[in-house]
Formats: sequence, C-alpha cells, structure tokens
Amino acid sequence: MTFALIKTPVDAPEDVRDAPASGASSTRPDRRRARYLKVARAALADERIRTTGRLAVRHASYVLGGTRVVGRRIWDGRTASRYERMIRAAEAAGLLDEVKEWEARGKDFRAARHRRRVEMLQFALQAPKALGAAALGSAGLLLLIGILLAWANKDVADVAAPFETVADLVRWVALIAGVIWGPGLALAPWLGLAAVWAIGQHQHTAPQWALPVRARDLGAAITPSIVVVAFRDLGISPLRKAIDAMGDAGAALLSGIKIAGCGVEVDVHLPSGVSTEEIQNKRRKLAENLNRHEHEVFIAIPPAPRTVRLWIADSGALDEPIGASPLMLDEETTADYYTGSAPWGQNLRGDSAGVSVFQRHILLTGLSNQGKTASLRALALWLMFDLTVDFYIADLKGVGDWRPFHGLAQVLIQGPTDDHVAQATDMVEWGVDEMQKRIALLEESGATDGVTRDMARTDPRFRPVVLIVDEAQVAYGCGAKSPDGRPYGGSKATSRYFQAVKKIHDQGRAVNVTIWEGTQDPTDENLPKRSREGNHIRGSLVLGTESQAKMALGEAPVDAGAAPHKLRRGKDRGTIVVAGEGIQLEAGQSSVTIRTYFISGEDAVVLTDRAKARREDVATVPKLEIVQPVDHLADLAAVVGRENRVRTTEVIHRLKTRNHTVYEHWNGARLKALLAEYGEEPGTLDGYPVVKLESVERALGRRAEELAEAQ
Ligand SMILES: Nc1ncnc2c1ncn2[C@@H]1O[C@H](COP(=O)(O)OP(=O)(O)OP(=O)(O)O)[C@@H](O)[C@H]1O
Repeated sequence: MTFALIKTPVDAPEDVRDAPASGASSTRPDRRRARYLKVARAALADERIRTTGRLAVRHASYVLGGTRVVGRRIWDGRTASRYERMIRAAEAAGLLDEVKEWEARGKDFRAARHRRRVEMLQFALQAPKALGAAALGSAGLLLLIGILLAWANKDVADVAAPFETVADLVRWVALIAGVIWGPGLALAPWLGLAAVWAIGQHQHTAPQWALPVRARDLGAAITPSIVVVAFRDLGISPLRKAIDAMGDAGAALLSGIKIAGCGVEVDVHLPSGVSTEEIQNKRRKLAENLNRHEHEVFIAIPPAPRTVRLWIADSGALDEPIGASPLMLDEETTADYYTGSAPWGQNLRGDSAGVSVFQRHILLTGLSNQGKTASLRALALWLMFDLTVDFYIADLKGVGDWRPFHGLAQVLIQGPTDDHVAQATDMVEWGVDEMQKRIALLEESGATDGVTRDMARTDPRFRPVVLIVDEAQVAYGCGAKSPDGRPYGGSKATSRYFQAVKKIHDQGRAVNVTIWEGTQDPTDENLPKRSREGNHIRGSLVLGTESQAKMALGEAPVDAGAAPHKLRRGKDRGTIVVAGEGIQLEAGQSSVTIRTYFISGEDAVVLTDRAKARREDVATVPKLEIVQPVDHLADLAAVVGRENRVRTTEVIHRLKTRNHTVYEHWNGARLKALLAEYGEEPGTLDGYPVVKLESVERALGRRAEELAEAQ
C-alpha cells in the first residue's frame, strides 16, 4: 500500500487548502491563475512576508512622502501657491475676511518677488563691470602688499610673493575639490534620499497600517491634520472635494483645539453644501477616523452657523472613575433649595456639574440597572441638607434603595404591587391637594412674588415639598382600579396617577410642590407624552434607541446632539445626558452629559444619618392615611341647588357653612380651579363673578361619562 504525501501550508486559509488542484474543465491559464492566487494567499498569510511587505511600503512611503513635502516646501517658497491655497480654503469655509487678508498677503508677496527679479536683472547687467573692478582692486591690493614686503625684506623678488601665495591656495582648493568631487557626486543622491526619508519618517507619511506600532495614531493626540483627514474621509462628497481643494490649508476649517477636561474640544466650520446633520449621522465613522470609540466623541451644534463642536475624549479616559461625591468628602455640607445646586457629577470637560432643583419637576429615565435610582437619590441626598424641605417618597421597586430615608421622609412607600401604586397615587393626590391649598393661601395673602425664600423658611405651610416616585413606569402601567372605578394607571382623563402628576406639573412649581420621577425604558405607554413634557429637568442614562432618547429628553436636544442612546449599556453607568433648566449649559447647547458621582447604599446611610442628626425627628409612615375623600363637585352642586346663577362669594360662604374644615381657605381662585378641572369656568352677572347652574350640571355629566368610560 502506498501513501501520497500532500503538502498543504498550515497557515493557508481553508479555501486555499480545499481548492481543487486541477479541474477537468479548467484551462491551462485558469490553472496557472489559480496557482498564483494560491501562492499569493499563502504569502499573505505568512507573518514574515507581511512584516517585510510592511517595511518595504513604510520606507518607500517615507521617501515618496518626504520628497513630496520637500517639493511642496520649495514650490511654496518660490511661488504664490501657498497664498492661492489659503484663499481657496478660506473661500470654501466661507470666511470672507480671511479671503481678503490672504489676497493682500499674496499681492505683497508678488510685488516683493517682482522687485527681487528686477534687482537680479540689474545685477546681471552690472556684473562684468563689477567683477572687473573687483579683480583690479584685488590685484592692486596684492601688489601693494608685495611692494611693502619687498621694501621690508630689501628683496625685490618679494613683490610677486602675495600673487604666488594666492596661486598656491587656488591650486590646493582645486586639488581638494578634484579629490572629493567624484565621491561627493556619487554620494549626493544617497544623501538627498536620506534627507527626504528622514523628513518622511518625521512626518509619518506612510499609511497607518505600515507605520511601526509606536508611531501609529492609536488614540494619540488630536492634531488639526488628524481632524481634517477624519472629516475628509467621512464619505461626504462635497466635504471631501472642499477639503481636497484646500490642500494643506484644510486646518482653516477648525478653531483652535482646546484641552477640555479629559479630552479636547474643537469647532469645525463646514464648507457650504455640508450640513451639521450629515456629520451627526456619521458619528461612528468620525470617531473611528479619529481613532476613538464612538462613545468617546460627542458632537454638539454651537450657535455659529454650519459649525459642529466636537469633544473628543483622550483614549480610555471615560472609563476612569471620577472620584467620590463632595457630599462624602465634606462633613459640613449644607444645601439651599432656593439658591444652591446639588453637586451631581462632572461634565465631560471634567468641570463639576451642579443642578439647581429649585421649583423644578424632574424626570430621569434609562434602561434598567444603569444608575437611575442612584442619580435620582443623589439629588435628594444633597437636598435633605436643606432642613426646610420635606420628602414624600414612593419607591415602586421596593428593594431598599430609598430605605436610608426612613426617619427623614414624611412618607416612604416601598414595593411594586398594585397596593403600592394605589398608595403612591394617594401620595401624589395629597400633593395636589396641598398645592391647591397653598394656591388659595397665596391668593388670600396678597403675595406678589410667589413663595419667597423667607416664606418657605418661616411659614411651615410653604415648606418645599418634593414628591419622589421611583420606577414610575409601574404606576403608569398599573391596570388596577380604585373603588370609585377610576384606573390608577394609563393616560386617560380618569387615570388617577397620571392626572395627579399632570396637575402638579401644571401648578405645583410656584407653590413649592414639585415631583421627581424615575422611570425605566420610556415608551408612550409607560410614560405618557404629557407627563414627559411637564418636567423642567429631563435626564437620561443609556437608552436603546434614538426615538426613546427623544421621548426622554425631547426632540430638540436630541436633534442638537444629545445622544443617550449612544452611551454604552453597562459601561457608562451613572452617565446621564441632561436637558432643560437648572443645569449649566454652554451658549447654544441644549444638553450636557454628566458623569454622576456614585453614592452607594452604604454611603447613603452615612449621609442620611448625618442629615437626620441635624433635622427634626420625623415619624416616617409607609402610606398616607386615607381620609374619606371630599367630593368637591357634589358639595358645589348641593350649595348651588336649583338656582340658575349664584355669586361666587355666596357659593364660598355656603361651602364654608357646609364643611368649615375643608373649605376654610377656599376663595374665588380655588372655586375657579375646581370648575376648570371639568372644563368649566365661572360666569358674570352685573359685573360680579357667578357660578352657573348649567356649568355645574355639565361638570357632573362629564364626570359621569368619564367614569362610565373607565368601567
Ligand atoms: N454614578 C455611577 N457611577 C458608577 N456606577 C454606578 C453609578 N450609578 C450606578 N452605578 C452602578 O449601577 C448599579 C445600578 O444602579 P441603580 O440601582 O441606580 O440602577 P437603576 O437604573 O435604578 O436600575 P433599575 O432601574 O433596574 O432599578 C449600581 O449598583 C452601581 O453599581
């Protein structure tokens, strides 16, 4: 038995090894081509051959690139091409002032060159005469020296000595030149080659893949030429053409590159025909062209037209932790609801980023387990150091994230069941009542500046109230109904939780009743549009899609570059894109990306213990006691009776007589607010405000319809 030994290169790709050696149907040229292909593939798979190839390409590119650089320098030095190039660049960038400036410089250059040429011409005409004069002068000088020598030595032969010395010198020079000329001539091209190679090597003129690893730009410094090339290679044709037309002057598109925290910032003025949106849509490619990951490049739209602002992180810098919260470092921390801002984290430039929560409704969203609760809680952990602020908290996950607030918050509801949603709804509805009470009080007091800081500090009826509902999607999505038939969840006119939040969004701010919600993974179902848009501050941790980002932050910030959907799930925990009020934004920016300080549960306990020691003791309750709800509309109907028109002052008087405790602080404004809840308003009779019977009947009818619909 015989065995045939078939040699197959071990490194060769599968397809090469499997390729048929010959085929019955293949022709001779085909077979030859297949053989070449096989050899070429095997060669490419061999690391030694690849290294040799890289070396060859690298050094050839150094020589070619260096020659190009030298050639361009010489050409630029002798012609006006540099000025032409700068003019084209400024034109393409639409910088008309710079066009004029470069035109003027080019004109000066040409005038100076012309002057030099005329001077050269004049010199050429006068040269023979000047040379003759110089020769005569030199001969005369040598003769004078010779005569002086002859006179000193008393030897007439010394007159010729200086001429002989000069002749010897010339002979020596000619001899030396004759010796070195040949080898010098032979060496000159090699020296030239070495010089251009050195220039090419210095400028890294080889392709990235052929450069030695240490010279490759793997996240190294961002230079103007790297940014220009990154833009040129984005695959946007007008951009490429414009940058090609600019040649070396492409950097005219850029502002100075500034160091900004753990990265750099640069504005890029786009040539006409290229929109900022096109650049935003190419974020990943731009990042890759800059040798960065997508999450390391942020694109914002500054106020200047046709300009994008890039923030480019130092490679890997965003993966470094940002350190501990100042709350943990400063035991004397205090807070002021009116004038302070919570030290929330750092913006990408590394500057500390604070947020003022003064009379602001807040919404934080994000995918699960990305730091939503921690960042929402961090705000409360600061605000609790303002001892006048009261907290009402519903944590609809209930795994203890908010437990440190036990003994500090007035209410702490913890759990995900329908019962917990019902309790959270009661809590928010309590907030609505409190808000309405305060509106009436404010109206009665005749205050002209809303609830001032002084009032909030001295009058317990105006203490800031912050309602916090974490995992609010559980409430919006709850299918349970309350005993009166109204659903807790949903976004209908009868949905209790949604309606209560909406009322607080509408009117709570001015009387220091605000709501902060944290929700997961926003959709239209678990976070109704109206609830999203009622917030003053909207923040988002990493989200799945751009449409979710728009739900979380609003369309405008996302269109202007806010991109929570580009954050990395799991890696960018605690990084939050924030839009709205209360945060420091640069001119023209509508959002800021903040890396929040992480305060763990254990640290939260340390902080709340510190705050509890300063605050009055609070007996936290796990839910609010439900007092039999007062049916204001039924009371109104009862006091109006069958009268067609009743003056509002009379209505209020009758309501107070009916239930003094409840209606003690009611006034015209509060009555108007009640009617407005059902789309009605007071009328007038003889110039006095009145409540019309038909309005009350319509309101009752509408409510009955809504309840029937909800059944
Ligand atoms: N600022 C931060 N920096 C670093 N890591 C953080 C930060 N915030 C949160 N994390 C990490 O993320 C984990 C989840 O945080 P958190 O419970 O706040 O997430 P969540 O979004 O509220 O989750 P879920 O919605 O599932 O309740 C924390 O245990 C912590 O390890």
